[in-house]
Amino acid sequence: NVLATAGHDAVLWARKEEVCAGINDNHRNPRYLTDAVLGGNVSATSSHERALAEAQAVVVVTPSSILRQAARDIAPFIGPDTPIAICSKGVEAETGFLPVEIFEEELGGRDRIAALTGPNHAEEVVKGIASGTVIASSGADTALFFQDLFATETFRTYVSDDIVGAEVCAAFKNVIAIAVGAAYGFGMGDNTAALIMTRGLAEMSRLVEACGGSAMTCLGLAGVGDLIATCTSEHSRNRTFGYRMAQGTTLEQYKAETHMVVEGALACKTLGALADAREVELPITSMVRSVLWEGVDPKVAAAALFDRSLKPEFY
Ligand SMILES: NC(=O)C1=CN([C@@H]2O[C@H](COP(=O)(O)OP(=O)(O)OC[C@H]3O[C@@H](n4cnc5c(N)ncnc54)[C@H](O)[C@@H]3O)[C@@H](O)[C@H]2O)C=CC1
Ligand SMILES: O=C(CO)COP(=O)(O)O
Repeated sequence: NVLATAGHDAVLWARKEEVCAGINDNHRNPRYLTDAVLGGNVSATSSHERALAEAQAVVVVTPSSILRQAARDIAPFIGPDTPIAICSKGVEAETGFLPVEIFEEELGGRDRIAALTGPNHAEEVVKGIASGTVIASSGADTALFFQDLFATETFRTYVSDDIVGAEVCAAFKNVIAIAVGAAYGFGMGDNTAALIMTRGLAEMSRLVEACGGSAMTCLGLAGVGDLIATCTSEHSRNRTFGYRMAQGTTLEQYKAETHMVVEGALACKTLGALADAREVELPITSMVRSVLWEGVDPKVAAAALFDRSLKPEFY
């Protein structure tokens, strides 16, 4: 819808005919953000071939767990230079690949691939509430192309050449939002939230640098910007899940109830694996992983963070 607002024809590929019919006939998605009226220049089809027939660019917005399948699905229908923007936030479980690495491996041409990421809750963006985003690519022309393509009066786009940093930040902030939500769910306070967010940012920047990105990216919209939005917003699924988890809701129960992704639940494992391979310490991420996947009691895990040896803030 942002692209449509910017004056472009946007063709959505959707799995369900019901969704396509709702968008084509009523300009509404009957399953997600159902109150939003989409622009007349948004249409939908369940055929990749039809969706991509005249595509001058591709925007990928699937959950991160199915990015490789998405790349394979579009491969037969796009050219070798078609620009691709990926909005998904996560790391592939089997390989530890970032989204850009998955698409590069499947489709080739790293410089035509961009990551679009930032504090962009869909609930607000679709209403035209002022938001900013980062479009990161190793290809300067690609970043500039998408910067122009997405810019509207209320959606401000910035470019970056640090796609690795942007994608690590995007996956990371979801894990920290689960921890912040859980802290509030256990009755902790705003001091606790600020502590987790700030030390989470330190973890994020250590991993970004170890992966070859720039720590400065963590101070931009992809990093601290999205960290603030996700850790503080009522719209965040990750934060809300953390809160509910503290009150006894399981991941399966939450997903069944909302039919939505909780990217941080997977990212606490995938980022942990990336960090282990690079000998980077991620205490908060490890705590979230141990609670979600190893059955550790959250209060015991939180107490263990305070038991760690005392150290300088920056080292
Ligand atoms: N919702 C938001 O505000 C934002 C989400 N993102 C990222 O975008 C990605 C997608 O998130 P949402 O749309 O919010 O998730 P969602 O959970 O709201 O929707 C997921 C969509 O993927 C579809 N889907 C699920 N499995 C599929 C499969 N096997 N094949 C094809 N489609 C499948 C579902 O039908 C649904 O339309 C995530 O990586 C998320 O982190 C990024 C920025 C903002
Ligand atoms: O990435 C997002 C906002 O920028 C959405 O966050 P959640 O997946 O936690 O809702």
